Amino acid sequence: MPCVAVVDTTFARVNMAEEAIKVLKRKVPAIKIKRYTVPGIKDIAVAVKRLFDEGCDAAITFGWVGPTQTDKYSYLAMSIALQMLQIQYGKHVIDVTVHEDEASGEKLKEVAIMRAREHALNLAILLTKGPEGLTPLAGTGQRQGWPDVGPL
Ligand SMILES: Cc1nc2c(=O)[nH]c(=O)nc-2n(C[C@H](O)[C@H](O)[C@H](O)CO)c1C
Repeated sequence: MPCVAVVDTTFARVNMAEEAIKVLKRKVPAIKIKRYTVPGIKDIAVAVKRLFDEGCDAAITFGWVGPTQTDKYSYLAMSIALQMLQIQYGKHVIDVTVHEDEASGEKLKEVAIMRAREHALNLAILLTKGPEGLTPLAGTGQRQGWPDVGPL
């Protein structure tokens, strides 16, 4: 039974993890979810580490980056920490992040929900089909939250 760490924040303005969990449970019925909610993106990495140490096989994280330069530096710090964790543990951390300046209002909410669902599906495929599970989609210009751009 695969265990997935789901880490999200109270800073976010959309409950993305809830959407992702529905997809994960539908696609991988035997899945075990360990959810951990932290204040903000710079608190995400340690939550992932703790859940990996408790035996989770992969993680999916939901960050929300504010519009200022300081917010973007916070994202960079989180992103580097998540890359280090992936390498250290040899486990996927699917980083689902919404940047508040991507859109606004209802459109931003739609981007967040679609990104959460589509990356949850990516993770479900990696968990159930392994490294070549996404290969049929290689080079097809997939985008999460926005329309796919297609191959060249
Ligand atoms: C500047 C800043 N920007 C963000 C952000 O864009 N998104 C977010 O989720 N959290 C932000 N935070 C809060 C930090 O990530 C963290 O929660 C606090 O510094 C407490 O450790 C901070 C401090």
